[in-house]
Order: sequence, then structure tokens, then C-alpha cells
Amino acid sequence: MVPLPSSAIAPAAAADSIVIDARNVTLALGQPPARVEILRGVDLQVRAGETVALLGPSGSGKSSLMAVLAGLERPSGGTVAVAGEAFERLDEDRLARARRGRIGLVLQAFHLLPTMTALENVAVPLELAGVRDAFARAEAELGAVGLGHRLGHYPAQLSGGEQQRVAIARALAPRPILLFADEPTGNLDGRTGAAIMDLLFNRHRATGATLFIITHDPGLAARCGRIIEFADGAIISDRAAA
Ligand SMILES: Nc1ncnc2c1ncn2[C@@H]1O[C@H](COP(=O)(O)OP(=O)(O)OP(=O)(O)O)[C@@H](O)[C@H]1O
Repeated sequence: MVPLPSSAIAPAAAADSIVIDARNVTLALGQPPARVEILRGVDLQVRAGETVALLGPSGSGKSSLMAVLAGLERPSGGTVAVAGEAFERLDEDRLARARRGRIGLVLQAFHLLPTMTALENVAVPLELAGVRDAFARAEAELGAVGLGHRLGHYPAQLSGGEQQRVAIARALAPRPILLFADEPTGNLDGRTGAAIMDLLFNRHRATGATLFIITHDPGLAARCGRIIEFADGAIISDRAAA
């Protein structure tokens, strides 16, 4: 494979800049009569370095909003820009390139590749993004999440909490400016979940990445600087945490 130049990895966004700029975003999926209005005119601006919790009932559209903001789903209407890059102007290839290195994702199910070791799970996407020192960087990132002694383990040989640590290392290794986490502790027991959240906030402080977390946990939301409540496809409140 021909490595891409390392400029394929986006630089960190300047402090104080708008990282997420969503305007009047709508999303409707399915065909009539089963068509569902999932997002109903969402306006949202998030600044670099913010920590945002998105709370809301099951089915209110939180994951769908995240998918649109992360460029994984095209909205039916409205616009989304991340770090000034307007998604609607990009074809699929350019959108994938814009996401790569800029946006990290941590999901409830860890989505590690079972045939790759922890180290390979982190290093291979970096290699694909053209990072020259992919394995060294992956090793450092796994060390930072406390897994320096598990590099050669396969996902099946790791606990749930350890697998989530690998997923966090994988998401942060490209040094994204924006990290989305969709119920990242949903599959973990309380104590492990709390340790994973400590880790996410520590890594946020270390890297300056903007953190956008979907959660059902008000305690976790209270750790974020900003709490957005969502219901029926729309923002119903948006406030600084107490
Ligand atoms: N591809 C699709 N086609 C039709 N409807 C969909 C599709 N994907 C999601 N939905 C519907 O959109 C609504 C919002 O789903 P979404 O997963 O975004 O909610 P959520 O708030 O993240 O829920 P949860 O907290 O349970 O994960 C749900 O009613 C869901 O059934």
C-alpha cells in the first residue's frame, strides 16, 4: 500500500473555533407509509475543547444525530460542517477523507476486529490513514489507556473494559479534534464504566479533543461542561452543567 502523506491527518482545531456547526438538520428515513421523521430541525454549534453530553429518551434520535454529525449519515435537510468542512459539498470519498483523522468514534459495542491483536486494531487504521509510525504510535496510545501489557492479545482474550480501552485508543490514535462516544459504558459494569469514563476525560484533557457523549447517565452528563437534552428529534434544552 502506498502511504498517504501525513498531512492526511488533520491538525487540531484552533481553540475557540467552532468544531460542529449544524443548521436546521432534518432526517427522515424509510418509505411512506413507514417513513419516520427522526430529526426535526436541529441547530447546534460546539466549540473546540467542549465536553457535551446528549441526554434523551430511547428512540428520541440521539444516535441518528451523532451519525449525521459524524458524517456517517447524510441528513435529509440542513447543513453540517465539522471544523469548517461542509459535509454536503463532499462526495463519499472526500467525506471519508474529511472524517478520517478528524473524527473518532467510540460505540457501546466495541467493534474490534477479532482476528487482529489489540496493537493491530489500533495500528492498522493508522497505517491506512498514511501514518508512518503507526505501530509506535499505536503502542504509545495503548500504553496511555493502561494496556501496554496487552498489545498481543486478541479481543476474545480481553475483558469488556479492556476492549473498550482498545476502542478508545483506536479512536484517539489519529488525534481527532472531535470524539463521539455513544453510550460507551453501556456494556460495562458500574465500576468498569466509571473507570472508562475517567479515562475518556483524562484523554480529553491530554489531547484537547472535543468530547460529545450520548448517555442515559445523569451523573456522567454532570461531568460534562454542557448538557443537551433531546426529545422527539429536537433539542429541548441546552445548558452549561451546574
Ligand atoms: N434506518 C432506519 N429506518 C427507519 N427508522 C429508523 C432507522 N434508524 C433509526 N430509526 C428510528 O429512528 C428513531 C431514533 O433512533 P435512534 O437510534 O437515533 O434513537 P436513540 O435516541 O439513539 O435511542 P437509544 O437511546 O435507544 O439508542 C427510532 O424510532 C428508530 O426506530
